[in-house]
Amino acid sequence: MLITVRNLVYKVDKDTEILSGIQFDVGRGEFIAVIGGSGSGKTTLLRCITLQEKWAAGHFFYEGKDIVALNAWQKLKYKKKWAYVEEKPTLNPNKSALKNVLSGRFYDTPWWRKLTGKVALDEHVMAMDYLEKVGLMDLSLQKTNLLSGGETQRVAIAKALVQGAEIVVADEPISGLDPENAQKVMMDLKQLCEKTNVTVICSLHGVELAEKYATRIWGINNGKLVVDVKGRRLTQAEKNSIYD
Ligand SMILES: Nc1ncnc2c1ncn2[C@@H]1O[C@H](COP(=O)(O)OP(=O)(O)OP(=O)(O)O)[C@@H](O)[C@H]1O
Repeated sequence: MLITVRNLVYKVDKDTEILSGIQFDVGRGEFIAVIGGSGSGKTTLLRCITLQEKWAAGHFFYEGKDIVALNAWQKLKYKKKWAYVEEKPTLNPNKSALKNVLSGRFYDTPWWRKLTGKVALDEHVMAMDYLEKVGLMDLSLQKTNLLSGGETQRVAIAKALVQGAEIVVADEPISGLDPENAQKVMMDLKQLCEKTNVTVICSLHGVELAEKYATRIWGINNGKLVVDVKGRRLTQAEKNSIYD
């Protein structure tokens, strides 16, 4: 199993529990959609999974190793394995899509290349490869301030992948996009799972796109994982338990 989470609890203060008793096992190549009403805890869950928030309790095993207990330095090694794509990704607006994607390699680039700005051929090829996977090869030299919201999302996803992430966690990647761009982003994420075996966990507001693209759906209500189904649509009772 790639990730195992047991009894995740997150609190903002000692009396206010935002997430409680969350447990799941996730394998490689799964495409998980996290759905729930406003304020149900979706963003908080994604931030906890990417270790951006301090857990009040719980265990997080990555390939069998409990990583919540590790110190910050030790956690760094694991944090590189996943990438967090924000709702409104921040890219460098004056640089091309390609340069933005390449910046995902920052931690693996030797200092002399950072200083000279020289890019290794294999990194260049890899970045182009990921831009192609998200359907943006033709826009690789376009400055990112000229890209649409959907294209910006897709550059951010390519950047996450070039960093070598094994898990891409995306917070509402299609909010604010028109339906056509929303479908494109969802299709890109689905293809990444199928072709590269990357695991995707992404939050969405509605059920329809989750059912159309994801291989698994998590429903969150009031900080609890109330639904966890694989490979099928939700029943009305399950929808009611998420959006009551
Ligand atoms: N730092 C904080 N202090 C107090 N309350 C918080 C804090 N962070 C989150 N919350 C509360 O936790 C709950 C879950 O918030 P979260 O942002 O995870 O929900 P969400 O499902 O992502 O909502 P939305 O769909 O509206 O973005 C909300 O009630 C929110 O007000």
